[in-house]
Order: sequence, then C-alpha cells, then structure tokens
Amino acid sequence: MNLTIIGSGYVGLTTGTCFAEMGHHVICVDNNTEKIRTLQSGAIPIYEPKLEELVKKNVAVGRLEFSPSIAASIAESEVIFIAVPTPPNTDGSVDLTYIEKVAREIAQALQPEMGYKVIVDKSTVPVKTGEKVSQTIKHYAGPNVQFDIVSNPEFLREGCAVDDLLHPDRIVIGANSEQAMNVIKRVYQPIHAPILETDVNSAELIKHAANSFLALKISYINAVAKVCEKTGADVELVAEGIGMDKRISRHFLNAGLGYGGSCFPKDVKAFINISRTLGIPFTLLEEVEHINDTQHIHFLDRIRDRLWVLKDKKIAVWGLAFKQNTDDVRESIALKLCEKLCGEGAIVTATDPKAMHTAAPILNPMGVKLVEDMYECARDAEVLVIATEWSEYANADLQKLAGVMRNRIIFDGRNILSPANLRAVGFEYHSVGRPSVEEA
Ligand SMILES: NC(=O)C1=CN([C@@H]2O[C@H](COP(=O)(O)OP(=O)(O)OC[C@H]3O[C@@H](n4cnc5c(N)ncnc54)[C@H](O)[C@@H]3O)[C@@H](O)[C@H]2O)C=CC1
Ligand SMILES: O=C(O)[C@H]1O[C@H](OP(=O)(O)OP(=O)(O)OC[C@H]2O[C@@H](n3ccc(=O)[nH]c3=O)[C@H](O)[C@@H]2O)[C@H](O)[C@@H](O)[C@@H]1O
Repeated sequence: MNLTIIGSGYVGLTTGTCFAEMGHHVICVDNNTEKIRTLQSGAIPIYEPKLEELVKKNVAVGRLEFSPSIAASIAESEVIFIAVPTPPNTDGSVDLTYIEKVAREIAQALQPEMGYKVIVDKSTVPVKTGEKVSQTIKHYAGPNVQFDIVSNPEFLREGCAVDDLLHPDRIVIGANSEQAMNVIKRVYQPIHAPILETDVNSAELIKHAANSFLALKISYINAVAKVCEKTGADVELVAEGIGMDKRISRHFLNAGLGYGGSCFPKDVKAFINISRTLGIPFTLLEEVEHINDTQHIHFLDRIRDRLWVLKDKKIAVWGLAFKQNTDDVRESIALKLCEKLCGEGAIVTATDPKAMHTAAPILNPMGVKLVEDMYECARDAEVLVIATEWSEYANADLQKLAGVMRNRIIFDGRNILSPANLRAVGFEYHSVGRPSVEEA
C-alpha cells in the first residue's frame, strides 16, 4: 500500500520505517526541511536502536522516501498518518495547533479525482479531536473529496521503538466506518498482534487512559518507596511481591526519580485537563502528578542531608536522557536535578552515553561540565548521582570508580546497582526505597 506519514520525528520516522519494513511504500514528510535534507542524505536525526539499519535498508529497496511536501505525497497515498507534536499549553491543555494546521494542509491538497483517502491520527490527542479534524478538512477542502478519519494511537516506547512497532501488545483502530477500518487493518495485516476495533472517541481515550495508568503505577511504587525508606523495608522486594500477582504485574513498578520524557508528563496533564473541562475532575491523577513532581526533590533533600551544604561540592551525574537507550532529554528528571544542584552552587559534572549533544544546549548555560568518559566524570566527586537507568552504569567497574572519586558515596536514583556489591567495595550507597549501605 502507498502511505504518507506527516511528521518525521520519533513516532513518524520509526512508524514510517516499520511500515516500509512490512512491505508498504512510505513517504515520510516533515516541514522541517533541514530534517528532510538530513534524512535524504542518509543520516538519522535521532538515536533509536535498530532504526538506522532499517531506514537504510528500506531506502535502498525504494520503499522509503522523504519529502518536505504534503501535497505531492498524499496525491499518491491511500492512507495519510498524522504524527506531529501535541505539546502542552501552560494550563495543561493540549496545543492542537500542529494538528489543525496539518488538517488544513491536507484539505487544501485533497482533490476529488484522488479518490477515497483514510486520514489517520497517530499523535496523542484529546478525545473528540477526530471530530474536529474531520470538520476542519470538510471546511477547507473543495467539494466531493472523499475521506474518513481514523484514530490509531501509538504505544511505542523510545529506546525500543522498532521492536514495539513490529511486535506490539495490541493495535487499536478507532474508525466510524467499516471501509476505513478495513483499510487500516490491511496496513497492519503483516503484524501478528491482536487488533482492538473501536469508535474514534474510544481509541483517542484509550491512549490517554493507558499512559496515565502507567504513570499511576510509577507514582504508586514511588509513594510505596517513601514508606519503605521510613521503615527499613526494601521496595524492590515489595514490587516483586505485588508484581507476582498477574492482575498487577511487575512491569512499570520500578521506583526511582519519577517519570520524565515527552509523553507521560504531558499526557497526565492533558487527561487531568480534559476531565476538568468535562466537569469531572480526575483528582487521582492530580496526586499521580504531585508525587512525580516531588520525587526528585525528595531525593535532592536526601543528598543535601548527607552533605549538609551543596555549595562548592563536586557532584557527578551519570545519565541525562529521560530513560536508557535514547538521546531524548525532553522533560528529563536528570536535567531537573542538574538544574537544582547548580542552583544551590554545587559544581556539577555530567555524562551520558548518547544524550550529550541534546543535553548540552540546556546544561552548558547552567555551568554543568560535560565529560564523555563516565569515570572521568566522577573524578574527585564527593557524590555520584545516577539519574538514568543505562546498562553501562548498572555494569560499572566499581573498583575503578572507587579509585577516582574523592568520597565513595553514591546516590542511585534508578536502583540499578546492587547494595551488596557496593558494600563489598566499601561504598556508602543510597538508593530509592531500599535500606542504605552506610559508610564502611
Ligand atoms: N515520542 C514517543 O515516544 C511517542 C509519541 N507519541 C505522540 O506522537 C506525537 C508526535 O510525537 P514525537 O514523534 O515524539 O514528536 P517529534 O517532535 O519528535 O516529531 C514531530 C515532527 O513533526 C514535524 N511537524 C510539525 N508540524 C508539521 C507540519 N505542519 N507538517 C509536517 N511536519 C510537521 C516536526 O518538524 C517534527 O519533526 C505526539 O502527539 C506524541 O504525544 C505517541 C507515542 C510515543
Ligand atoms: O506515549 C508515549 O509517548 C509513550 O510513553 C511511554 O514511553 P516512553 O516515554 O518512551 O518511555 P517509558 O519506558 O514508558 O518511560 C517513561 C518514564 O518513566 C520512567 N519509568 C518507567 C518505568 C518504571 O517502572 N519506572 C519509571 O520511573 C522512565 O525512567 C522514564 O522516565 C509509554 O511506555 C509508551 O507506551 C507510550 O507510547
């Protein structure tokens, strides 16, 4: 099938590439001409495991192309996916201006002789956005264009997006016409995954409800972690114990510094805002957000309690990306921690295996020194903070680390190190919701 993806960011580029890998002919469009030039030159603007090889392979066989032009691309495509940003406004509502602009651009490009088109929203949008997109296209398109709107929310995680796209837990297709539903089922025909067929409103709601529920699990375990810290219990054992119940599951019960990224923070905010607008305040989610907002502040309080004064103390931070296996630093808790440490006058050095270039424009003005090598970053540090769950840090050479640090003190905000191993090497070790290993 011929497909167009409008918006070639994390979702658009990875989705378009995986559609090409499934055998479709895909044009990825973006209005950022620099990004399109980069892609056309064979370079990939983001770090996402497995993506580069799939892009190269599918470009080489002629199934994947990049274009700055919506009009030229949709003329040839049976299905048009929208994957543009839906960032938060300051009041938590969703900024839908990107979606609205694309709807107008599609409308202006549609011609009756192009035949029936299915326009699919893949961006995360508030319930009832599909209706607005449909009205907008009808308003701006000429007479006799034939189209349907479908909601097909995306559940990929950054860092494992390709696997998530090719082996999803489920595919949700929200359509109000059988014809549109059948077209999108054909798009996904090569994928072996359960398909949930819904109406458009339900599909839109599924996405916000799913992300909010995952965020809720994280805040829940972080709240439990605080109780563990006060009582000497171990949150890892508690998570294992509750997660063994299949109704709960161990997934997304990792206590830490809280959730970051471009999605959970904004989507929880959006769902709170949508509910409030509907006159049914979702106070449970307000608490989820509050727990998340205060989680790294509580962690910082513990570092300050240990060092008394942070001013002039050298603190090394391992990890800047909002999670492992990505160079994305949007809403990264690690950056928030760096900002607060600098704000109190600490001398901060930081490192990350992939996100140095994305973090630099934010951290350089704060005075954070970025150091490529993780051990050099920790040299002479009084405290090492682990802020992202990279496997490099989980597998660190502790003897080597002990040799470079001024004090052997670690604050592990992602619980990736083993207290027993740290005790053996003579480290003082503090993590989230687990008993500390005190100074030897
Ligand atoms: N990043 C993620 O892991 C996931 C994101 N989502 C949702 O997908 C949507 C897109 O997110 P990302 O891919 O992360 O954003 P992104 O910012 O990485 O990519 C969006 C792209 O759209 C382009 N764009 C904006 N306006 C355009 C226009 N008028 N015409 C053509 N291109 C245009 C931008 O230049 C950019 O390249 C959001 O609604 C997000 O919530 C959903 C699931 C996962
Ligand atoms: O809508 C989206 O954009 C996506 O948001 C998340 O994916 P993503 O943000 O890429 O990454 P996650 O693995 O969910 O991690 C999000 C944040 O939660 C944190 N986290 C995750 C799991 C956990 O147990 N504990 C925890 O603190 C991570 O460190 C990270 O900061 C969802 O997992 C995807 O299903 C969804 O498609």
